[in-house]
Amino acid sequence: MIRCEGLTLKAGARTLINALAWQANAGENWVVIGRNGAGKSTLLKTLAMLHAPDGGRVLLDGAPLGSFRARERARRIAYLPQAQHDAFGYRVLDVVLAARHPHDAGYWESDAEIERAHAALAELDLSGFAERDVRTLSGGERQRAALAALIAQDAPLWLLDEPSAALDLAHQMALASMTARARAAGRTLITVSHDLNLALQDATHALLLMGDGRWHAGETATLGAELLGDCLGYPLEALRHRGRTLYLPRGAGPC
Ligand SMILES: Nc1ncnc2c1ncn2[C@@H]1O[C@H](COP(=O)(O)OP(=O)(O)OP(=O)(O)O)[C@@H](O)[C@H]1O
Repeated sequence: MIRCEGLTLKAGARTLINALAWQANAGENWVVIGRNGAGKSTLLKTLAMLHAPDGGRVLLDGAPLGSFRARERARRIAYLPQAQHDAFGYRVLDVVLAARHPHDAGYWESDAEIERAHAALAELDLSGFAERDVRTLSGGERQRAALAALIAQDAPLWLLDEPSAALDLAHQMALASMTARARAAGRTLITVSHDLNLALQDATHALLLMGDGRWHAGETATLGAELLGDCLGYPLEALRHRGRTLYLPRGAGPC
């Protein structure tokens, strides 16, 4: 699906990621983990072709990312950035309909497209919000509108930059079910998250960025508290609970 060959990313003189040789396949859910500034968002932007690599290349379905026309790329890759910036007062429905443009040859949206956009809003618990000015939404509502747009785009590859950051607990759990369904349907998910236990709930694999160019990629079952703690700069302990491994900061507890 998406593959990095010797991908190197830098920020000024600093090497964020050195010679990344990695690929994510259909039906895999990758979580990207690392400290602030480790290069997670820069990697996601590079996979979305919004940032140029300092070395190496990215292949999508075997072809260089740059060889796809923009419309074709948008049919294959849906990218949810860390934050949304709304300069204009579009309706929430228009934000979701805009995500259908790669699929729609005409200028005006068909009834079927409008129906699909409403269905995506309903999936994100936003049915009553279609006519609202997007600038009036709360942070979590705006994030859910962006997730509705992502669903409507119907791309096989999802790049999600901290999708749960603004969501309340109930909507975090709804997001977890949504991503699990997407993976079960064969989509590829690559998610940046600081919420380790939520992200690992359905993740099949993890990509750890150590912040100095080093990286580790593998199945989540091979992760351990020591490696994760090294990556995050804080010692962790692993707890088994109802068949899951949970990671907690070591020593955390009531004072
Ligand atoms: N133009 C620039 N000049 C220098 N450093 C930059 C520039 N642009 C980005 N950086 C640095 O690149 C690093 C990687 O940024 P990135 O947004 O990818 O981090 P991240 O891992 O997503 O962090 P966070 O967890 O805080 O979101 C950061 O330290 C950032 O300050």
